[in-house]
Amino acid sequence: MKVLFVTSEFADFTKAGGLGEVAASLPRALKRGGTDIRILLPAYPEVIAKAGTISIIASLPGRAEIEPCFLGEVRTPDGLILYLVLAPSLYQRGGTPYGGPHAGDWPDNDLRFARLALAAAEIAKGQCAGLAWKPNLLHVNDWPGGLAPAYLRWDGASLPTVFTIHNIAYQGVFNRDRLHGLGIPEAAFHMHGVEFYNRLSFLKAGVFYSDEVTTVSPTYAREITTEALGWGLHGLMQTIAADGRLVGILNGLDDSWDPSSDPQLPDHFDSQDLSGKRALANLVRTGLCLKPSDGPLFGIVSRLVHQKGLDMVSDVAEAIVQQGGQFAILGLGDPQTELLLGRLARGQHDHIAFLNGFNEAMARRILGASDFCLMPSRFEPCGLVQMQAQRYGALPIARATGGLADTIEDDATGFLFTECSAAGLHAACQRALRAYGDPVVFENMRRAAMCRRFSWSTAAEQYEALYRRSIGRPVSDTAALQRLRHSPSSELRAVA
Ligand SMILES: Nc1ncnc2c1ncn2[C@@H]1O[C@H](COP(=O)(O)OP(=O)(O)O[C@H]2O[C@H](CO)[C@@H](O)[C@H](O)[C@H]2O)[C@@H](O)[C@H]1O
Repeated sequence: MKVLFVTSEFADFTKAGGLGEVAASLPRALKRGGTDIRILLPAYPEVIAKAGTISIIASLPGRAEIEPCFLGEVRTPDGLILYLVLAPSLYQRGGTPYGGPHAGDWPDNDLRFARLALAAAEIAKGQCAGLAWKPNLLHVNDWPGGLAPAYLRWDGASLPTVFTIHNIAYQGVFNRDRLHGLGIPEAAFHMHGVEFYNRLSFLKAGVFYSDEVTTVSPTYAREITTEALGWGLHGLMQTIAADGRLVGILNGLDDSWDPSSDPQLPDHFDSQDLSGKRALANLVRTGLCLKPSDGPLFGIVSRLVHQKGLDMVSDVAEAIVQQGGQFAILGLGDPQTELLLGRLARGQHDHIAFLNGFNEAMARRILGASDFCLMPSRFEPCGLVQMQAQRYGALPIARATGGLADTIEDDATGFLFTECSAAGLHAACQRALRAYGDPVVFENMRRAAMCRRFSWSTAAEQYEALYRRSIGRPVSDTAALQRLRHSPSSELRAVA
């Protein structure tokens, strides 16, 4: 099987959150299982800086306002092949993959990611001058790649496509006047196409024109069919689910998350010997200028966005500090949340530390040092931090939503709460504090959490089965073609 995996983040070189980690782990697990998988990624400056020698292997055609560009190839030290879209006018900028260092999203993100998607479609069609390799399936992740399955269909290609939703709240929605600039056929601006409330949606395009849609946990696969969590796309999700083409495949945890050998931890430990964890907790407390304490340490490692519910933490933190708790918070994101957490930490600087930024080693140390990890997410497609936390012996206190509900066993490896409010979080924290007060109960829970395994191999096997099913299906039976039968005739002619 030959698969092109399209992503806007890849943790070896650049990441803004969980997608980057999935893109670095899942293809490796699939490769170990025998899939010839290659990654397509924009050549941001940090990618060029870290990738080593890049060979220019092909040229990519443009379309409408999307300029032609070159395709580069690099290999990671463990042999993974990456194709890089070399378009300096679009990607050679500081900041995150999506925006400048201090501002919001780049205003030309439509063009930046249409360029990525078009590159994917051209490689998939096997019409990339200079590139001998051609995939037999396209696996696209999140809205930045969303136009890839659409360009393929509009160009009459029938290659199977899988689209994975990591977070349906981010949709890549742009003004309809961008239609022509992006080379989108007028007829596709339709309810059965790319149109979304009179604007154009990259995520909807990805979902609509793909054969299979996956998301990152079984519970989230159900939640996105509801009005409450479908972000306006619940109708389409219901249709796809009814067709049996929406599936939730739980993410895994990378093997590097092992507290007995993690090179980023100064002290090591395992479920049988926790002395290293206690030493690490003292070190982290000292490093963060927290007062020495025998009380529980609550860790938070998060993007600071509304989704993550950290405003609720600020409502309960004082009460927990009164009960002997301390907080170590690491994160970066919305200025309002950063301000809120900064104020909280300043008011209780002996007991609450807030590091406003992101650093992988610090994330691992905080989770390794903590007794609990707070994740009061309003919604959570899968969540990786609760898996990392369990492995490192920090019991998650989390909302029973999405992947959190699928990966935490309430009262066994963590504490789940349903009510989305500070009161709900407070009640779960009180349960956690009661468990902490009983060393036998607490140590048993901690051991159970550390012994859980979230394997990427299991996820890879499910993706592989899905790929096989898509590749084996007759062209006339593809989901995208069936959906197009209900769409404007010019589009149907294009694929017929
Ligand atoms: N500012 C930052 N910069 C870089 N890395 C940071 C960061 N803040 C946190 N991280 C790291 O990124 C990961 C966060 O992953 P999550 O899955 O918890 O959330 P995210 O919402 O980003 O991902 C979305 O995609 C993933 C992957 O499918 C889903 O698990 C999740 O539910 C969904 O919201 C953690 O490993 C964390 O250490």
